[in-house]
Amino acid sequence: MSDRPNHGADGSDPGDSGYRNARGRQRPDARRTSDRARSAQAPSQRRRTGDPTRRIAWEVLRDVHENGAYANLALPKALRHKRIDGRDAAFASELVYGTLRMRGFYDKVIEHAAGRGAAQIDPPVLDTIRLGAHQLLAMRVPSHAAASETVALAREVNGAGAAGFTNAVLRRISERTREEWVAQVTAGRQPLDALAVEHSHPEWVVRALRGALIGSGVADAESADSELGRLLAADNDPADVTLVARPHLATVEELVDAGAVASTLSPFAARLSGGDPGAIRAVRETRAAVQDEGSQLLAIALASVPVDGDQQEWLDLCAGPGGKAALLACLAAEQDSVLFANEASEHRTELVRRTMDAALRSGIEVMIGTGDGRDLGREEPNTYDKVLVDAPCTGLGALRRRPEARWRKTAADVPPLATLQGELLDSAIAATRPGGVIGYATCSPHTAETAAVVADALKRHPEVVQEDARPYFKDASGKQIADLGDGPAVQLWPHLHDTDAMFFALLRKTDN
Ligand SMILES: C[S@@+](CC[C@H](N)C(=O)[O-])C[C@H]1O[C@@H](n2cnc3c(N)ncnc32)[C@H](O)[C@@H]1O
Repeated sequence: MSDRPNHGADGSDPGDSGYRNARGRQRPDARRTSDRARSAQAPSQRRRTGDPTRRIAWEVLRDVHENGAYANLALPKALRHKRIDGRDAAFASELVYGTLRMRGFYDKVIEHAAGRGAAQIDPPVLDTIRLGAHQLLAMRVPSHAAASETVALAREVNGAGAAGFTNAVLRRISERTREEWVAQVTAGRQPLDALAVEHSHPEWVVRALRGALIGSGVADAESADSELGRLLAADNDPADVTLVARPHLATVEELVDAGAVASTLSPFAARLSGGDPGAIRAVRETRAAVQDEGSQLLAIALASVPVDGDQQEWLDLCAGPGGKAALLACLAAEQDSVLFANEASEHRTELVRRTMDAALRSGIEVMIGTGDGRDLGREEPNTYDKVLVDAPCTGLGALRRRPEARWRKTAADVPPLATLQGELLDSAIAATRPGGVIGYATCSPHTAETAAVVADALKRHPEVVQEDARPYFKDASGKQIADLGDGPAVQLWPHLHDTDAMFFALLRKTDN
């Protein structure tokens, strides 16, 4: 007998309906209609107390919205604390991550259904209704279960009055399909605003992404909106967990034996479609790690750029928490070279040390230090053969992995970051010896953080030339990766490469 909480409404076995991942948005309409009818006819069968899994999801949403918690840290902690795993944990993850991603769209639906602005709804109640909206519009939870379980949750966490309001709003939401709601809440909007609402992104982000698609050369003015639609949809598609087998410390085969599938993109990558990466021995021992393939590809690219001279010194200027530094250190060792991993924050330097544990134990030479990267060029001029500037950025390229991130950044964050990025790049150029190369990277495709930072640096530094980075981006079979843009920089995209939208520019310092 299972002691799992029942995610259905009426004590029946929820079967597939309560648990399956939300990607099945095309739930048959006939079933929805009968669910609705049952819900309307049998209110007395509703649960009086909330299901513990939904309650955890609600508590995590509150933590994210009230305290600025990160869902990908808060949820696993809450699940561990309540000893929830397996299908229940998957259900809670879908609820939390899906609701956070689609919050912008759901708020428009809720405003319509409630007849008042989302800002006028008490935030704890709004979070409850958002969870209900996600179950109704994106998960394969029967409508009656979605509504009555959410109302039971509202009764428990928000009180009886709020439960009545929640019931009324969810009932109205359940009267339309997702597609009908999209048509309703986008009607009369300008095209970009409509895309922003439908795909639940802030409008400034949608504009920035459109500019980046055109700027990188993968779209023109005519194709931009359809390309943008695909990109925004990819941001809402939960990404597989990608692992890196750090060269000489682990192998892809070892990860495959542990249940992952070898990737065709990065030669060191394997993908996990479910389960806890921390359960894999190589990951626990830091011989392997969770790392997006875009990050892997750019570290591999920088390592493979030819630079004259043996026993080189490489620098990772902004290394914390150390994912790219660990890969670079292993690849540097192959070339009889050493890496210095620098990081501004003490705490993140400690994370770099932990990330490097297996590399250091295996005898790979790495130096790790704490300092402001902007000072390093002055302190160690003309020193390094290769320098990576993986600059602090808005992270707009990793929205699919950070469900709440899109709601946290604002357009006002961009200019100060661009200034810092330029200063770090200046310092990296100063720290590079003539003949050496600099890789400038961001996990944002925003052109103010990417091409504009590089263009400004090229104006300030006549001693630097930009080289075509594309030839260094090869897949696991050694073939040139497609759709890298017009060059000379590389822009990766979730909807084209199934990576985060990483940017990489390659600069070489000349003797001038
Ligand atoms: C995008 S993250 C780097 C990610 C890292 N390369 C990895 O792959 O794990 C940017 C890092 O730059 C650090 N940082 C911010 N300002 C810095 C500065 N002035 N000098 C050096 N590092 C800085 C941040 O603390 C953060 O750890």
